[in-house]
Amino acid sequence: MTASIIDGKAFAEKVRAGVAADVSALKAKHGVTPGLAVVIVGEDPASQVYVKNKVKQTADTGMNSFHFELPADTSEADLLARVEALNADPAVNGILVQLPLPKQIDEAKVIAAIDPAKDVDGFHVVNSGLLATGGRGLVPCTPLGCLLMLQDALGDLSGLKAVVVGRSNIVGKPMAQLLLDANCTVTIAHSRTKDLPGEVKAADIVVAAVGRPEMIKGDWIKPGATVIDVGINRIAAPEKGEGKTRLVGDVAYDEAATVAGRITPVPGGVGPMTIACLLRNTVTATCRQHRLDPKAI
Ligand SMILES: Nc1nc2c(c(=O)[nH]1)N[C@@H](CN(C=O)c1ccc(C(=O)N[C@@H](CCC(=O)O)C(=O)O)cc1)CN2
Ligand SMILES: [Mg+2]
Repeated sequence: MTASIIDGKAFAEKVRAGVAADVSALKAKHGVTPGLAVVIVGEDPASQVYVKNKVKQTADTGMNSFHFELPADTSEADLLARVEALNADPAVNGILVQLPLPKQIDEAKVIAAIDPAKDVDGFHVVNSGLLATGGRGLVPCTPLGCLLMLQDALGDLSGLKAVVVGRSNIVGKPMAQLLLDANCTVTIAHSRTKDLPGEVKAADIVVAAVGRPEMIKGDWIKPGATVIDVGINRIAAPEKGEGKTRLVGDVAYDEAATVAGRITPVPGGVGPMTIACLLRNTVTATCRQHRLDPKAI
């Protein structure tokens, strides 16, 4: 079997086109322009690329894009003051603080300071609590992107067995919750799971979010399963020349693609959907702040 490729780049383009149409309707019918503020602290090169893409795509969909670049030695108090100012600014409907933050800053404190109604990352405990209890909050972008790709590829997910490998607060746990809400039978596996290959082998849907390069092997995958690879790992690529690197996921792609029914590539799978869902969440947050139904703009 050769798996068909789930093209996250093409799907993200469709999501962004939908966002742009909603933004245009919000402006024309309601005089509302959504605004997203993105804050980056320090100069981590990967974070700078992600933030640049977020800022550009926000503007490209017709929203107001506010970009704050703070020095690496910014104090926690200064960052919290910036967040408070954005919470109070009516032109800002969504706030995102790029992670990771420098060591002197407590990420949990910063996330807790964001107004949950503007928390377009969906990381605030109010939003994770709402997700866990079936309420209407803002959902973390990476798991939301994975769910949209799964529903697009498979339709109704009811009754399917899903394994989520990884238990982080920002991917693994919310992903498991979304799959449960979609009526899957869900297992959360992790580094201490006794028979990880066996757990993966039982699943119709595998979501890999462990952060370990190519850890999930092809012979762990059930034939025909759908594999969503959240991992983005840069590894040495001596075959490309000295000092060169390449990106790989958490799944051994070449092996898995001979067994799976469908698979996301790295790059070009989950990553682009993360940013598209951030834009979607910003429209959702804006609508709710203006008491508009996002489904009927
Ligand atoms: N506040 C947040 N911080 C972080 C998040 C987040 O959702 N909110 N997620 C990641 C980083 N991230 C977005 O911020 C992100 C990572 C990767 C991609 C992406 O499109 N990756 C490309 C490959 C990029 C490359 O060549 O290096 C792909 O997979 O095709 C988008 C967004 C951590 N921080
Ligand atoms: Mg820190």
